[in-house]
Amino acid sequence: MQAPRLIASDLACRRGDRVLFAGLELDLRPGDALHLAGPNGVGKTSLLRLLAGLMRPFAGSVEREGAVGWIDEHSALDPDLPLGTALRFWERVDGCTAPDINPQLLGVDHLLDVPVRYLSTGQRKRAAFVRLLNRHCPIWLLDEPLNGLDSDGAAKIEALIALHCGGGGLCVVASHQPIGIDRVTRMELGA
Ligand SMILES: Nc1ncnc2c1ncn2[C@@H]1O[C@H](COP(=O)(O)OP(=O)(O)OP(=O)(O)O)[C@@H](O)[C@H]1O
Repeated sequence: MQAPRLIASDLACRRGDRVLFAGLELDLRPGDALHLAGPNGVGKTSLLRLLAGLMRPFAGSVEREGAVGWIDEHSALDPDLPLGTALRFWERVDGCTAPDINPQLLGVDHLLDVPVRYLSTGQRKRAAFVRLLNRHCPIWLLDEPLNGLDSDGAAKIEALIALHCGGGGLCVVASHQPIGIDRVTRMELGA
């Protein structure tokens, strides 16, 4: 895996006529896990989008080394396809020549023949992680990754984040829930 780096310098975000934050500094390296916390509307998702390069900063800059894997409430899996086919579609688009993540790891192996539209919220979230893992991106940007998951699912995702960072990846997680892993730094937006 390419050694990732994510640097935000004097970063400001404006949405509509409101500046959500300004002067934000980050310097994330391999192994770093950052938990973004803060009240609704403070700008956690906006910051993730800035870090991913999906939005332009109002001021300041973002430097990124390494490909980004993104998880939010949209799984991007075709609702009309059986899960296995939907996952294979993304393997081709993502250029996964040898996908090595067994859906069993996320507990969705028994659902491969089920159309994505029939999956529950938590099952979709688990399936989205199968795709994320197969991409082997060094930078994970996760927006509320534990939403909709039962305690087993949440524990699995926390373990995967810890493994990812332990293996030299980096991860930024926006979440209202605590992230139960060692060595996570918490940043409270709007504090
Ligand atoms: N396209 C947009 N145009 C104008 N304002 C926007 C736009 N998108 C988001 N906002 C506003 O930006 C603010 C921050 O939104 P954001 O989704 O980043 O917050 P958040 O901290 O992730 O919130 P939550 O905890 O509810 O998920 C909100 O007030 C939201 O209404």
